[in-house]
Amino acid sequence: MKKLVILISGRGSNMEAIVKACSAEGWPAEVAAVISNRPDAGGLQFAAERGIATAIVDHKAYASRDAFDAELARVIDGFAPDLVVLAGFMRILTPAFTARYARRMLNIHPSLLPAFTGLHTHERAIEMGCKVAGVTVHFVTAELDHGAIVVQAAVPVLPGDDAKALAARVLTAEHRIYPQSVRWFVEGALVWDGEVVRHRDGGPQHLFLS
Ligand SMILES: Nc1nc2c(c(=O)[nH]1)N[C@@H](CN(C=O)c1ccc(C(=O)N[C@@H](CCC(=O)O)C(=O)O)cc1)CN2
Ligand SMILES: NCC(=O)N[C@@H]1O[C@H](COP(=O)([O-])[O-])[C@@H](O)[C@H]1O
Repeated sequence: MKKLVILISGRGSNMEAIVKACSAEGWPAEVAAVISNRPDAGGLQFAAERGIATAIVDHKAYASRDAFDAELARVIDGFAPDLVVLAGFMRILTPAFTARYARRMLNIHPSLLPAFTGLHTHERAIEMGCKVAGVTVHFVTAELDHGAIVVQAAVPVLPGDDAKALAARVLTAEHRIYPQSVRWFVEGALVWDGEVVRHRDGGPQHLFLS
């Protein structure tokens, strides 16, 4: 049984989706812990109510990113995960941290990378008049939102959409592709071709959702 540690900063709906997926019969992974950089993260209660270990490493309690990341890594390593899963985790991680979990740390980003790295992706997509938006699951590297792409899902931007409406539509896609991405990893289905990742069977690594 492979072990996951999930990092959150807020409500944790993607963490919830992964926890629920892992509870299904025959799933090859378990969530060993949910860790948040924010003490008020709503997802902590969901995890604790299901008997999942939780921890808080409050970034505001550390004088530097390096100090925060060092403590975060210490807490993570206490659970010896096979995979670290960023799920709405809102801190930029240092190169030393991303190197420590190289090729075993995933993130979900609410845009079709490489478009719209960073924050406020839905607002920016609407401002640009995009007709399609979406979400990307990728490996985490030192360069923000530039790691190898695992899977993407595209959704339409509808007339009259505001950022809230688009975010809700994209979130539905997130909850589909993140558990699938995690399962592919723990099953060893992701193979590297240099810096590019592919599914070993050439399975679909994209979804179009209306
Ligand atoms: N080194 C990396 N760190 C992180 C990555 C990554 O690919 N490489 N992915 C992000 C997730 N993310 C977008 O998907 C993201 C998260 C946070 C930020 C950001 O600007 N954070 C600010 C604080 C914002 C806040 O607290 O609300 C900061 O850290 O100063 C950008 C992108 C996770 N980390
Ligand atoms: N840059 C990272 C980022 O913006 N992540 C986004 O935060 C939301 C978290 O929701 P959740 O806490 O309900 O999973 C999700 O939409 C995720 O894509």
